[in-house]
Amino acid sequence: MSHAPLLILYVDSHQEEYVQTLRDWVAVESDSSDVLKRPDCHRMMDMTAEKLRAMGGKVELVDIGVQELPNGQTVDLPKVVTAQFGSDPSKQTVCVYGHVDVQPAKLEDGWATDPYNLTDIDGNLYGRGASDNKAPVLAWIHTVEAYQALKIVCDLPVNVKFIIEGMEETGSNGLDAMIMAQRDSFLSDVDYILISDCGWLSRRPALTYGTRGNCYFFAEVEGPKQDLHSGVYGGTVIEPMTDLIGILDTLISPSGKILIPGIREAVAPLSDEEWKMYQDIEFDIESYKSKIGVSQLMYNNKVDLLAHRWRYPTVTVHGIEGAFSAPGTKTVIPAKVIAKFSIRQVPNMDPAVVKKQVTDYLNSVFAKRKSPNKLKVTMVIGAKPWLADTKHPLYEAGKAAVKRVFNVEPDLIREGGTIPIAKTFEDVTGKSIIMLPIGGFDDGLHSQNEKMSRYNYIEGTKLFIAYLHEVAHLKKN
Ligand SMILES: CC(C)C[C@H](NC(=O)CN)C(=O)O
Repeated sequence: MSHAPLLILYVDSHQEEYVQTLRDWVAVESDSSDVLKRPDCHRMMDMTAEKLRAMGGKVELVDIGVQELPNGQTVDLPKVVTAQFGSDPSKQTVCVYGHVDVQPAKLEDGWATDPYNLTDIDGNLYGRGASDNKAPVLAWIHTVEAYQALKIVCDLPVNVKFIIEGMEETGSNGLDAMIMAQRDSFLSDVDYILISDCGWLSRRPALTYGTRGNCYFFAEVEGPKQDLHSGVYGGTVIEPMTDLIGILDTLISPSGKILIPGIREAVAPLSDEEWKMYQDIEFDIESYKSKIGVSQLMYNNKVDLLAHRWRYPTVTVHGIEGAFSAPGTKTVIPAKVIAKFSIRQVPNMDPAVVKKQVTDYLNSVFAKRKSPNKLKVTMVIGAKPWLADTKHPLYEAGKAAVKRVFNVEPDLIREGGTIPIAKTFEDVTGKSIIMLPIGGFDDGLHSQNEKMSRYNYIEGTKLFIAYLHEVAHLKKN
């Protein structure tokens, strides 16, 4: 890659501009889970399209329909941005997928800085969505910009397409249908799919070859027709919250064993090869504990810990809507409470089967309580897990690019989180995916004080530049 020094110089000399663009993007509160923020999500998609258009891309904002809300109303889904740079049939064509919506964030959640004002502290860029997934999307865009700027000496080595969405954080609503609809058009000439929506395991760069899926449930228990005074009515009514907590407590044991019949039986067994891979990864349990501020974990050895983070299912209770949660001491009996919990599922689990297993189980547990209250269980996200073959040439290209930029061998890792569209991409197009993370291990995704380090943002852009060069040299199918 004889033009590498020029490209590196270009990236280094444009880093202030890159940070400013990230600041502009983080300033948009594109929280896809809050319908009141939907105008911001639409604006975010327009800004993304505008950026790609200004670079001369062939850009479309694809209408993917509406979202049905629990109250029966509908709201427009953010349009999906597609873009294309280059259409040379002699070159490989890659499709970069990413998202520009974010998880909710409020200063009062415990952020040290305004989550929507990107703040640089000691080389870390704090802001909601900085790492998940705005900076990685921008790093891919800067990659194309850098090649365009140096076109006279080094043309874009592959054709690059983008699919950028605005509903990933709520399960990629509407995207499956769009991918299917575009299979024989926009996606027809795509050779490989590249995703950078995850992070490293440590300070060592990584290539990701698996993600868990996510089955997200609402369990609603409804009792009296309105909230009640617990002094006046407590002891006489069967409380919805007590019922709800009771059934939630039957999902998983204190030691992390999932108690829903059929779930554990479906999980693909850990192979010797996998065990060996996990064993060979450098991972410090003590620094993991101190990073998240806990004194004890579910498992004390590296292999069990990594396996339960990446390739075994888990249940998490996220919250209870309708519960009293403000500061203070309101003595209320909530009339209706809705628990939100999800199951991160793995090969060979199937979301449709999980839905039935969970619904049947909770209904049977609830029936035993002989409560007059009503239970309603719904699955609102059913995203599948994804697993790649690390022997695929895409991973060899990834190793070469990491070596070139960081001068180390990457970790080969799985991700405990979910990229809902990954499996669909693969199933619909028949093309292979690589996940090429640039997020740091301590970026605080979905949490307070999310950040992207300047180092990862800038060196990550260089990694993508090197990666496209490597992909260009793969044998064309
Ligand atoms: C289905 C989930 C909401 C998807 C979400 N994805 C990511 O965070 C990836 N950036 C997750 O919680 O895993």
